[in-house]
Formats: sequence, C-alpha cells, structure tokens
Amino acid sequence: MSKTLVVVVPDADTLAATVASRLVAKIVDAQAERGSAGVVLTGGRIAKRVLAALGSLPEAAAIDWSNVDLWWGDERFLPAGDPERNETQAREAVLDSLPLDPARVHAMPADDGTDAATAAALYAEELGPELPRFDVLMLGVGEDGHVASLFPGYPELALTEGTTSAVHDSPKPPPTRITLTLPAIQSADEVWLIAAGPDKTDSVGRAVNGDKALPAAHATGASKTYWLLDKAAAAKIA
Ligand SMILES: O=C1O[C@H](COP(=O)(O)O)[C@@H](O)[C@H](O)[C@H]1O
Repeated sequence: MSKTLVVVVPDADTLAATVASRLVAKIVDAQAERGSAGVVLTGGRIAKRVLAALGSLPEAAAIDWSNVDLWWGDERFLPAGDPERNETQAREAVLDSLPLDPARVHAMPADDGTDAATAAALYAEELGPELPRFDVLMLGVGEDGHVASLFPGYPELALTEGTTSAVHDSPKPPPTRITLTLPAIQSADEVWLIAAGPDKTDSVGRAVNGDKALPAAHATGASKTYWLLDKAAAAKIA
C-alpha cells in the first residue's frame, strides 16, 4: 500500500536544499542496495534550484555518478540546446559538472524536424518494454495542477497504456511537448511532488485534498508519494 507524506519547510531556498539532500540520500541508499540508482528529473523553476543546490552539497561526494541513470518526466519539444528545454536547464544547473556516464543520461529527444509523436515513441523504445527502475521520480506542480506535461482536461491524462506521449497545444509554452504517461509515473518507487510559492497554493491544496481533476492528484509512487513544499505552497492543505 502506497503512503502519502507531506513535508513543509519555511521557504523555497530551504525547500531546494532539503530536496537536494534527500535526493543524495535516496541515490546513496539505492546504490548501496542495488549498485545503481534510477532518477527521473523534472523541469521548472524549483527543479533548477534543487539541482543547483545538489551541486554544492558535500555529501553528494558519496554518490557514484557513473552508476546513476537519469531520465526525464517531460520535455519541451524544442531544438537541442534551446535554453527552454528541461534538459538544457538541468545540464546548466548541475549535470555538466558531474562525472555521469553520458550513455546513462537519457534525455528526451529534441526537435530536429521529426514530429513529436515519433520522438515520444523513440523515448518509449529507450525506456524499453519493461520500464526501468525509477527509485525516485520528481515532479514540479503547475499553477493549474499539471505535472510533467500532463495538463488538466487534456487527453494524455487519460492514457492507461504506453509509457510516453506527445502533447500538442499545451496551455503553457511551448505548445509541443513530450511526457511520461501516468502509468509510467506511477511505476516509480517514490514520486516527489515539489512546489514553492504562493502561485502554487491553490493547485497544491486542491491536489493534496484529492481533487482528481488535477493531474497532480494522480501522481503517486508505488511505495511512497512525498509532497515537498514550502509554507506558501502548503497554505491550503486541509
Ligand atoms: O513547463 C513545465 O512546468 C512544470 C512546472 O514548472 P514551474 O516553473 O512552475 O515549477 C514542470 O514541472 C515541467 O517539467 C515543465 O516542463
């Protein structure tokens, strides 16, 4: 039975440091158990701050970065190196300074002229027929309650089969995206929903209180779901 836990810290800086520190512990524990760790990254503002904080944590030296698989929960379908790509932002925040095995950094395809549906299918192939183990899957939470690129009322939210999907006409720019599906997200051992700031108060409150119209309310981990929040984002949790 999956457990849901809510952790609230005073502000966004403390949240970024707290999540980074928990991530180090999770990766170290996974490597102690299995030799490797699988982490799914998210995009967005708080994610960038978490990754930047990770880069300055002394305890991150305990991680064997060559035995970490990095995946993404979603991607803005833009050309390689575009500053708005989640991959570019993660690389700039920390990835480029870590001794990762490039073959284990599984970025979602960039827009190279191929259509997004083909790109999503390619990522599904990279994930494989059996999903890899995701020890932790991180998600930002949008003001509208979206997670990854699953938006309220969009058809991708209802997918019960397949691991990836293209998203068209996204309400948040850019309009074309690639996302993991809910079944892929829910396969993760732990799902961490991370949100900070007053613009997230309503969506976080509604999702934690169980409003299933919001994609965030469906993002649960196989063993644990953590809501990692600052005080402002947590203000409307009942
Ligand atoms: O566009 C996206 O936005 C969400 C939330 O971002 P935030 O800046 O409001 O924290 C993010 O989780 C998602 O990965 C990204 O593609």
